[in-house]
Amino acid sequence: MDTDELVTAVEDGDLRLHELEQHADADVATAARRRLLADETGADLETTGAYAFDAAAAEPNIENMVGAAQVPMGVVGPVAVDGAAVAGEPYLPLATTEGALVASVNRGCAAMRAAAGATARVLKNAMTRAPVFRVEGVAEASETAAWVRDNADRLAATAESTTGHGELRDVTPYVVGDNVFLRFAYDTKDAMGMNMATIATEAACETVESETPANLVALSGNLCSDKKPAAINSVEGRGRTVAADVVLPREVVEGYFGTTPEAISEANTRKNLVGSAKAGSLGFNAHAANTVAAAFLATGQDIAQVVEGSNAITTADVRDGHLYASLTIASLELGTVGGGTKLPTQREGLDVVGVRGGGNPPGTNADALAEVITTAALAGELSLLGALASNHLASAHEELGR
Ligand SMILES: CC(C)(COP(=O)([O-])OP(=O)([O-])OC[C@H]1O[C@@H](n2cnc3c(N)ncnc32)[C@H](O)[C@@H]1OP(=O)([O-])[O-])[C@@H](O)C(=O)NCCC(=O)NCCSC(=O)C[C@@](C)(O)CC(=O)[O-]
Ligand SMILES: NC(=O)C1=CN([C@@H]2O[C@H](COP(=O)(O)OP(=O)(O)OC[C@H]3O[C@@H](n4cnc5c(N)ncnc54)[C@H](OP(=O)(O)O)[C@@H]3O)[C@@H](O)[C@H]2O)C=CC1
Repeated sequence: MDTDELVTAVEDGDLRLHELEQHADADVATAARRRLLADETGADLETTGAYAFDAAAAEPNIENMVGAAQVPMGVVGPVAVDGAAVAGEPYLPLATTEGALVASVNRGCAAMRAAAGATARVLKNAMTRAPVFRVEGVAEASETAAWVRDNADRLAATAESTTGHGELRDVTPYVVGDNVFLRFAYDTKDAMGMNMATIATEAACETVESETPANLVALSGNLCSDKKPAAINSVEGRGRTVAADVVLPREVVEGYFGTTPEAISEANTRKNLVGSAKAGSLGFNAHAANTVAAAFLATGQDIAQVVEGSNAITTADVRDGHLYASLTIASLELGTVGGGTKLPTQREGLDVVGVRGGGNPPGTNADALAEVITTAALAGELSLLGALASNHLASAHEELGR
């Protein structure tokens, strides 16, 4: 069917809006849906329809497609980082609508280059899924938890039978009355791993149900915890736990930020540590989520997981007159295969960093991306702290952000 025929079929009630791809190719279906939506709402969707990839490429990623939301993309770098996985000094694309953000992260990167560069390491790699089971009471809960602890190898064999890449690293039981939660943690290599972990955990749950009194209620019991602020992710980590640090000589701090190591350290303590504690925040940082969100958009990550990407602590101390600063992100959930990383624009973003697809060995591309994003987020922390310490935040946003 062509666009006109599809539109008529929907208007006559012969087709539902989400059924168009069954009768036309994806671009034609998208155009027909866009016209129907424009007629219904009066919205002009011309720009929404001006996307530069085949709609078929996005079929695994979107339903009821009407076009694409185009977000401006900038670039920061080179990011000077000595990582365990990253090669060279890559650029990092950032997609955002917040004026001054790219300039700010770029300033931090320039300061790092003027120093000896930053260092970054992935400390832990564990994507989690935590199903909840019903039991009769605490006796059965205890029995189930003990069985799980004694049979971790068997659960790993079952879970890993569903994937060629994932490895079950840990299963931790948590009991609340007649509820048993099992927090499965996987090394998902270069995949962010939520589909992989969910499929593997479903298989393991069948074994738990057949060998214990527990009955599965929900494959995700929120102790995972995905896409919600949660202390467990801040403490135990989820996805990749990554740390980056840098020493900026006094003259670099003064030259790039117009302030001193002492002033940045004081701003960090009073704002990021004391202020966050008073606010009851899980994030003891200034704006790590800014860099994480912009990098996630540019490289095809699941943007809702920026929630976990904000679980980060910034430190800043004066050492021998120079500034030592670090950023540790507890739960950075990302991949270089699967999900949105397959989309054409996002693949180009991964190419800029040099980490598209599976790494050799598997997991190293996602490790490298995690090291680069965390280092860039530290650069953003330093730049914003510098702007606050020198009282330049408002003027910067007046100049670049309005
Ligand atoms: C805006 C700047 C960078 C100016 O800072 P400046 O020192 O006047 O800039 P400059 O012209 O002297 O250049 C210094 C470096 O900045 C970069 N730079 C400079 N301009 C550009 C540009 N146009 N495009 C790309 N890069 C730029 C560039 O790297 C350059 O070095 P070079 O490479 O030339 O050697 C500075 O004032 C700044 O960083 N301010 C802070 C702004 C900021 O961090 N905003 C973050 C968002 S705030 C928010 O969303 C969260 C918040 C604040 O609510 C969280 C909280 O509660 O704290
Ligand atoms: N299901 C859920 O509950 C949730 C799903 N999501 C969505 O899940 C998607 C991400 O899930 P994810 O599992 O990462 O992606 P995919 O479902 O796209 O699966 C990725 C697959 O790629 C294969 N693969 C090939 N090379 C590699 C490699 N080097 N390293 C790792 N895997 C490799 C693996 O197959 P194999 O396993 O066969 O080896 C892996 O399972 C996103 O779209 C996200 O939005 C988000 C949150 C929750």
